[in-house]
Amino acid sequence: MDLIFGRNKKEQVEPVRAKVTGKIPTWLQGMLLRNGPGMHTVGETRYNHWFDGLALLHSFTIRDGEVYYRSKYLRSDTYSANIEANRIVVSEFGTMAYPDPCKNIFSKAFSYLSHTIPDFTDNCLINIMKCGEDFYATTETNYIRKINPQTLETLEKVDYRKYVAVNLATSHPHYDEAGNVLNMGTSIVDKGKTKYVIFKIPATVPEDKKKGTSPWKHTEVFCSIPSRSLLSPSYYHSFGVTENYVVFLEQPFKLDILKMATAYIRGVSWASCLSFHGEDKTYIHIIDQRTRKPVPTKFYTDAMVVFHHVNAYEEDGCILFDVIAYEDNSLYQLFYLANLNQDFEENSRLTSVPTLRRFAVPLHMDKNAEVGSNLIKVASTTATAVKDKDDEVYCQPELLYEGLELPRINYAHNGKPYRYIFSAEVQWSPIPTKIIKYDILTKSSLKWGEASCWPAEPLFVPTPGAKDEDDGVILSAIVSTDPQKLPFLLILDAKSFTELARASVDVEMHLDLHGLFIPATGGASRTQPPAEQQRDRASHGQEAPQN
Ligand SMILES: CC1=C(/C=C/C(C)=C/C=C/C(C)=C/C=O)C(C)(C)CCC1
Ligand SMILES: [Fe+2]
Repeated sequence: MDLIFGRNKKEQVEPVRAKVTGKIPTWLQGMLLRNGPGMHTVGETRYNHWFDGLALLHSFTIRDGEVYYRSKYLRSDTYSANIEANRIVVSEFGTMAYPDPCKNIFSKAFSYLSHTIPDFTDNCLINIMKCGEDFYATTETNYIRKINPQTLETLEKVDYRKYVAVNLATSHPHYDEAGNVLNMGTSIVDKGKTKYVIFKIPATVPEDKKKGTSPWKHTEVFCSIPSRSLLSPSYYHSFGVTENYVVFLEQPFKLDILKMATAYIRGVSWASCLSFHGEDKTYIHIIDQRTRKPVPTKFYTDAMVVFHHVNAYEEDGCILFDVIAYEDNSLYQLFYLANLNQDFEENSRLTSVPTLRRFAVPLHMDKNAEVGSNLIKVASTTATAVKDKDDEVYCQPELLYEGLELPRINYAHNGKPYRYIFSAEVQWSPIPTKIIKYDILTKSSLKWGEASCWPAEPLFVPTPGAKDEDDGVILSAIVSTDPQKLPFLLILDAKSFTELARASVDVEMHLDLHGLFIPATGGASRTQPPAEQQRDRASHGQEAPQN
C-alpha cells in the first residue's frame, strides 16, 4: 500500500507512447489532464497525510488511436522551497512545518501572530480548472497555479485574494455554457465578518471593457452568505448548481479559527482544527441566481459530511440535489499515511459508508400548509421536506446507493435533469476497487473491476453529436498493486460499460484525485506529437473542457 500511497513517484517529463490494446474510437482525440499527490517525503521529512503530497500533474494525449503519457511535478513555491531546503518547510493540510529551525518559540509565535490568517500553501494538488483559455492547478487555499496543459509546466501563481476577499476556495468550480466559472470561497473574519462568497470569473473580458485586461480583473461577487458563526465557518469541498439556483450546504464539519490561529505555536496541523459536531444541523442554503439572494426559508437536515455534490436540478417547483454523504468525518481521518500501510485493511475502515442521497427542497412555500406536512409532491423521489413549527423546513433525503465516491456526470446535464452517475465504488475502506455506472431511474448499476486494480475517478467524454446522456466513453487512470501489471488508461463504452481499449504505460503512476478532458480541435495540433508541441502554445487549439 505504501507503494501506492506513500512512495515518491518519478516524473515522466518526456512523453512516452503507451501500448494500446483494443480499439480507441477514432473520434476520441484530446487530452486527459489530471492532478493528485505524488511526493510524500522530502529529504528525511515525511508528510503525515495523503492530501499533503506535492502535486503531480499527468496527462494522457489521445491522438489517432495512440496514447502518449507524461507527468510533471507542479513547480509551486511550496515545491521549490521544500526541494531547496531538502525538507518540508511549508505546512499542508495534515502537516505543520517550521521554515526556520533556528528561531525560538517566541519569535515563531510573534511571526505567526502578526498575521492571524497564515499565508497558505500553493501546492495545488486537487483539481484542474479552466478559466477562459487558461488552465490552473487548484487546491482549497487562496492560491491557484496556471499551467501549460501541453508541457505541464508551471506558470504564474494567482492569489484569489487580489480579486475577491476569500481565504479559502473550492477546487470544484462550476462552468456555465459560455465557460464562465462559478466558484465559492470563505472569507474569514474580514471586516468583523465571516462569510461564504460565491463569485464568478468570466471566460472572456466583457466587450465594453478595456481589451487586453485579464478576466481575473472582472471577477465579481455573485452573492455572500453570512456564516452562522464568526469563528467557526463550515468546511465544504464542493457545491451544487441548477439552472436558476446555487445549493450550498453549511455543514457541522467546521474550521475552528481560534485553533487555526494558534496551530503554529501549538505545533498541530490545520487538519486538527477541523471538527465534526454530530449534534448540530446541516443548513441548506438555496441562492436564486436571478436575484443573487438566498431564498429566505430556513431549510435544514441532520448532521452529515459531504465532500462531493453530484448534481442538482429543478423539477415541479422543487430543487432535487444529489450528494455523497457520510455520517461523520472519518474519510479525512483515514488518509493519514500511518494508516495506509501494510495493515491498511484493519487500520482504514470507514466508520460510515459514503452514500448517495437525494434531497428535495420546495421552491414555493404554501403559507397555508399545515405544520408537520410534507411539502414535496414530486413523484420521482421519496425525499421529504416537512414544515416545522417555526416556519423552518426539515429535509430528509432518499437513500439511493451505498458505497460510492468521486462522482462524475455527463457535464452537459449539469444543473439539469439527468440519469447517470459514474463513480468509484468505495465500501468500508477508502480504496476504490471498481468503477460504477449508477442509473438513477432504474436504480441499477453496471460495474467494471479487475484483480489488483485501483481505478481513479471515472471521467465521461461524450461522442460528438451524442443524443443519449450515456453516449460516450469513460476514461480512468488505473494503478495496480501487482508489480507485474503496468498502470493503464482504461477506456470504457459508457453505455454498456464494456472495455473498448486500454493504454498501458511503463511508468510509476500515482493515484490521482481529479481532472478534466481537453478535446482537440482538429487543427494543426492534431498532427504533432506531444514532444514537438510548443511551450507557449499553452491551451491554443483546445475547446472547452469536458468537466
Ligand atoms: C492546506 C489547507 C487546507 C487544505 C485542504 C485540502 C488539501 C483538502 C483536500 C481534500 C480532498 C482531496 C478531498 C477529497 O475528497 C484547508 C483545510 C482547506 C484549510 C487550511 C489550509
Ligand atoms: Fe474532490
